[in-house]
Amino acid sequence: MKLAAASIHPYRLPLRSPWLTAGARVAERCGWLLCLQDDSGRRAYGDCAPLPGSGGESAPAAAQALRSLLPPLIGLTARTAIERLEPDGDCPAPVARCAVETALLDLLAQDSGLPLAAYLSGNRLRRETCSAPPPPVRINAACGIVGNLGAKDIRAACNAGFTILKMKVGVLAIDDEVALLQQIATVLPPGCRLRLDANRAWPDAAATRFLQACANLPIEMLEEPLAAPDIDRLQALQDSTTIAIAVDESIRHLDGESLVGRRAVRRLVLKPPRHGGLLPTLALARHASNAGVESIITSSLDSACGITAAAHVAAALDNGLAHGLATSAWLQEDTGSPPRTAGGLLLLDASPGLGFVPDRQRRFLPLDGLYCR
Ligand SMILES: O=C(O)CCC(=O)C1=CC=C[C@@H](O)[C@@H]1C(=O)O
Ligand SMILES: [Mg+2]
Repeated sequence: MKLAAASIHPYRLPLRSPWLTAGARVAERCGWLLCLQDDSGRRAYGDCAPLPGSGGESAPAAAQALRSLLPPLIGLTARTAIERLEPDGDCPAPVARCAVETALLDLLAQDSGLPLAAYLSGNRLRRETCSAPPPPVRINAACGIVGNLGAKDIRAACNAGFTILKMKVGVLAIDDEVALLQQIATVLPPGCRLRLDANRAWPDAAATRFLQACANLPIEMLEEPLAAPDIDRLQALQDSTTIAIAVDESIRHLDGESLVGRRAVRRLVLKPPRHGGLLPTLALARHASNAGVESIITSSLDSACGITAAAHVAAALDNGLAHGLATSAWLQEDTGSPPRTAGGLLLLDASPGLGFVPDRQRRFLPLDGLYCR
């Protein structure tokens, strides 16, 4: 089966309310839905939506990369096309590469009759079990900034089945946020814990002070505490606490080999578009796991297409941790239906490939000049 056509479809999706962090405010997600079609008429999809500050390329650079990546693929098999994509290390446009790789993997998995997670797992899943749905993916609630949360929100998330509640810190003064976290802890049911993300808000001394002040709170992980992280500083902080320290957006500025080799932090937060695709993300997560470092697969506030792709990576990894994939409810509109969630789990179905279907009501028009046949 050869690639017969490629088209990209711009979208603009408003959020229900702005997504706030220590350094950013996101009110809408803009990107392109990529559709590849093979000569049997089979369609496959990928999501391309750069998020400023998240470690990928700018939107114009992503559009330019799609423009140059797609035309040479026409006429190739998906297998040859995926081999021709540049390896992640030399990739100046990881978000665009991720979209193209996702659509090619969607075709390859459809071709083999396997859900994408099973296809990505390779020999780990026996063939006769592959028509089963991928394993459920544990997910954390995406609660927003700590200053906006009341007891009602915490109870609602826990009643919905989430046992890990992720919230943003580093927005207000440290003492105020610690006081809010202490209040939250009083309404948190047993078995539920907090996951915090400071998005590089604090100088080293402030991060240390925050961790000391939170020592008795049920916090399972703190992402990106340091404004100027390097491996020594991260390691010193990790050694000072029982809470798992994680790196997210700073990972591309650090030497990954020594970060993982020295186990400077206990966790990596991996966003497939930043790492150039599903395969490089899975390879990085497996490499880290072999070295004793855990990985959390996380949304970049992606549309349903990107969330579905990241969920297949999390299902293929199957590490039992809660992944950061519960962001779809923040979007007021979407490119299609995101995977079903229930009881703190994300449930992929058994259909072959990615299993993403674009919303029929939304008119996805090909953008002039970015349609090739
Ligand atoms: O991890 C989650 O549960 C939700 C995703 C999330 O927190 C983020 C998505 C995109 C950009 C960031 O603001 C943020 C993060 O830093 O992890
Ligand atoms: Mg983060």
